[in-house]
Amino acid sequence: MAKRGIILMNLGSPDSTEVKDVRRYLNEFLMDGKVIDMPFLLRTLLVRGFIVPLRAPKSAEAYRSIWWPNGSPLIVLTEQLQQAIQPEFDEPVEIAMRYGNPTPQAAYENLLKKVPGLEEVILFPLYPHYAMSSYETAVEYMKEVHKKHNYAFKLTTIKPFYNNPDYIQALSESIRPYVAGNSYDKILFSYHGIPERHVQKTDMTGAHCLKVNDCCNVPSQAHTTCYRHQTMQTTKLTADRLNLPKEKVEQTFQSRLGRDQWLLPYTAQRLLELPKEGVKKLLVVCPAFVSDCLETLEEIAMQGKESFIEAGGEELTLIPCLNVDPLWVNAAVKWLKEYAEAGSKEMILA
Ligand SMILES: C=CC1=C(C)c2cc3[nH]c(cc4nc(cc5[nH]c(cc1n2)c(C)c5CCC(=O)O)C(CCC(=O)O)=C4C)c(C)c3C=C
Ligand SMILES: [Fe+2]
Repeated sequence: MAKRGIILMNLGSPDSTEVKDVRRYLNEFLMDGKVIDMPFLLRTLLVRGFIVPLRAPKSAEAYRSIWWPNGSPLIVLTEQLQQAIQPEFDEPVEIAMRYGNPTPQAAYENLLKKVPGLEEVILFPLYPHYAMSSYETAVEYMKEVHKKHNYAFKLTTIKPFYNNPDYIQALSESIRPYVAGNSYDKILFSYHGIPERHVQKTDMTGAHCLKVNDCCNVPSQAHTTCYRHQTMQTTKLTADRLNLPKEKVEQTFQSRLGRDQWLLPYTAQRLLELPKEGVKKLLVVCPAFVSDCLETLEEIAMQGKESFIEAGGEELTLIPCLNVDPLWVNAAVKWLKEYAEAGSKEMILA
């Protein structure tokens, strides 16, 4: 049996809610060329000169409103996932964050200490969908660190799982109690947004995404890396499994930064419009995240709720992310075991 280790990878959070820590985190995050995709000098000027100085104090305040006694919800929930998965494996399970701590290098080094003669690391990016600014940067960064340190072990990666039946089942069952009884007017599937430009950049055909009419519903190889297609599939498969009435389901994109055209429709805009369309009781689920974080707990459950109520809505209920939901933990364990036992190429990205 190969000597293996597992790394669960998430986005990361600042070390604390102090402005200096938030500033450091935002600088690392937004200086990533797969997030702000501009030439280095222009990016440095914009990020270090404008965006971060303006954003860090506001962002720190937002983090203070959701911070838990034991730290950032995103980190704590990723640690809890690790603790739920570890008992199912002889192999050690570590966590790594793309930005901030614990770093990828620390995760690799921990595995090397725990497994003498380490032969393989299975990387599990905790993103259901492929985006240049989430899944791709996580995987590429892990490869970069692996190469830089000349590690002898092999690195294999779990693919995005946006349409995997185990994931769809876990997501659907987490939503089911909220839709049972039919006492809601609408359910919003709100995904983290990305610039439209990013969708076109990751289109390997160069001719499909946002170019072909109704592109996400026209079969294409481009869909293996298309965030918009993958999020639409998650919504469709989940809504179908739950038998949700079509008129009660809507998909939106949240967390826009800057003035570029991002994927439409914007969650913030729809939260203001929906009450005028008669939607008073709203459910919001955020399937782009497997762990609750600033974007769910603050942007939706606090800011979003306030806008919706001010616009005439009565009730906004945030459906929690999968976090350590038993069906989700079982799915993650099943995939990792399938790979570890059978070396199933189905599950991995070569
Ligand atoms: C689905 C995963 C994510 C994608 C895609 C993504 C793209 C993306 N994000 C920003 C800018 C920011 N995002 C921030 C927070 C944040 N983003 C994700 C996930 C994705 N981002 C998560 C899970 C979080 C929360 C982290 C936490 O600690 O809880 C932030 C920081 C907070 C703030 O100041 O608003 C920024 C900035 C861009 C520009 C982008 C795509 C280009
Ligand atoms: Fe983000």
